[in-house]
Amino acid sequence: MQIKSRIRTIAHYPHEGIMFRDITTLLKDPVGLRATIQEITNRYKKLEIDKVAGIESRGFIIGTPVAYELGLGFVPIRKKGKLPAETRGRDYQLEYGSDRIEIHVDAIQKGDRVLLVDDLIATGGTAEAAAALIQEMGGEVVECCFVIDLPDVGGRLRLENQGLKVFALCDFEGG
Ligand SMILES: O=P(O)(O)OC[C@H]1O[C@H](OP(=O)(O)OP(=O)(O)O)[C@H](O)[C@@H]1O
Ligand SMILES: Nc1ncnc2[nH]cnc12
Repeated sequence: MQIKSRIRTIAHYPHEGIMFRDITTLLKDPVGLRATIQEITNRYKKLEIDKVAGIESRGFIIGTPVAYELGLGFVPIRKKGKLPAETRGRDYQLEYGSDRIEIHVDAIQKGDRVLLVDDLIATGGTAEAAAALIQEMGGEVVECCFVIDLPDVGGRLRLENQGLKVFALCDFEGG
């Protein structure tokens, strides 16, 4: 409850019918922020991981301190047109809209064991695209880690059906 109770829900944002799970209330709370990073770090510190990859933008907020605590480097997976060097990209559908994410081609080495981090999984489209990019570059996605799972939207199942492991600190029923 240290974590879930600190997440705020905004109804009908950014569109009618969406229950927006807002982590800013978790992040601004020192107990909540520390618990979030520590719970994730504790889960992965004994696993052999080479890199942490985070998805723009909320995945950067969670992924970077996790990488720091694990003593690892951080790889940003960014929205289109933001990375300066040579990239590889994928289009994907969101719960509301569509987008494209990109990664630097030199960010992942063949055989790298990568922890993929984001704040939330809804449809799983974003994480699926990010995991596919890592795998295309020869990386192994050890697990996809989220603060929030929205199980009714189906993203966890979608990733698991592709053989990916999924972990979330908390979930919210009803999307
Ligand atoms: O499971 P999905 O249906 O793909 O949705 C989850 C994604 O949507 C949100 O990001 P958003 O694209 O809104 O960007 P932001 O982090 O910059 O707000 C969230 O942070 C995840 O990355
Ligand atoms: N319901 C939701 N709340 C917060 N971020 C999201 N990203 C996709 N769906 C979301």
